[in-house]
Amino acid sequence: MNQQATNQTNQTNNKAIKIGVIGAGGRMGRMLIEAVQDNPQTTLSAAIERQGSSLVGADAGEVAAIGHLNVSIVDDLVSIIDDIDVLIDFSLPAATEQNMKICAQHNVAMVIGTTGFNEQQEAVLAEASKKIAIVYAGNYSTGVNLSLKLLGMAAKAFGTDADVEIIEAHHKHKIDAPSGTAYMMAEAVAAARGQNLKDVAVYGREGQTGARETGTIGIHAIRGGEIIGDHTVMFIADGEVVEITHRARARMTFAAGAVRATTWVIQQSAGQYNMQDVLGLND
Ligand SMILES: NC(=O)C1=CN([C@@H]2O[C@H](COP(=O)(O)OP(=O)(O)OC[C@H]3O[C@@H](n4cnc5c(N)ncnc54)[C@H](OP(=O)(O)O)[C@@H]3O)[C@@H](O)[C@H]2O)C=CC1
Ligand SMILES: O=C(O)C1=N[C@H](C(=O)O)C[C@H](O)C1
Repeated sequence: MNQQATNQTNQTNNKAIKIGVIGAGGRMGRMLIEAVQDNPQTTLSAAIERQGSSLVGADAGEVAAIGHLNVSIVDDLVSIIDDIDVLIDFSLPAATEQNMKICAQHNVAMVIGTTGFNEQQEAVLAEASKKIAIVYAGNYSTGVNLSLKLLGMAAKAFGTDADVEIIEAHHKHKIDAPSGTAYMMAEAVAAARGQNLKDVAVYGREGQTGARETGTIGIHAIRGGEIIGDHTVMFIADGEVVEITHRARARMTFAAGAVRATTWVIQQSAGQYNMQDVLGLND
């Protein structure tokens, strides 16, 4: 290997990017810790849980079942903020809201996977993005982000000749509905048809609904068992139906995508980005 190639390999394999993981004991937090350690460019420098969590003081690697990492879980982001380059946050909207403010103050980039933001939390995201680079996505899998492009194509081709219905299914522990992914899919269809999602979304149906209005987008949420995350978008036209389906088979898919996003976001200037930007699907 020549010197230039050696330098390049060292640059990308030296685990130089220091990562903090919020919600370290959660379903995604544990996966993220493993994914950070698996990525040749990143290393876990801090792990944070909520105040009062029984996991505070425990070793993050042991909590994630990947062996001792010598990183104790703490309950205060500010206490470790100077030790990290990027914060990954898959927790709760109210927690992420505070974390965005702290990261903006301390100039630390973020990768956010938390779903279920309200309008105020979206405003905090927009404000923080003026100071730091943030990747914010309701889904970090390559397949879902590719599907968003396919949905835009289908929506453009059919226009409002096809009725669009979105069905998502998740585990019984999920606390927000519809999923962030279902919203992104609905947004992709609405944008391709020149619509504002707020004007055309119909969430579930019950009672004397009247006939279906042309151009609306139906969105339906199923909850049960341990389903990791399934999404189907139906384009129901006269004489034919197209269905675009994505099924997540492992949470590691989301975690590895989020860690990939950390290696990208660290090179960006302040702004709000999504996983399609990371994957180069918007180029
Ligand atoms: N964008 C994507 O690709 C994906 C996004 N998600 C989203 O990620 C989020 C988390 O999902 P999941 O891991 O299943 O949920 P969990 O409930 O398993 O994990 C959330 C974790 O955050 C912790 N937490 C709560 N408040 C704070 C706080 N103030 N500071 C630090 N940690 C805190 C919780 O602690 P405790 O339990 O003790 O309260 C818990 O450990 C959800 O919004 C989900 O929709 C999930 C998968 C993929
Ligand atoms: O809560 C989950 O589990 C998931 N949440 C994300 C969402 O709301 O779309 C992504 C994935 O489907 C799993």
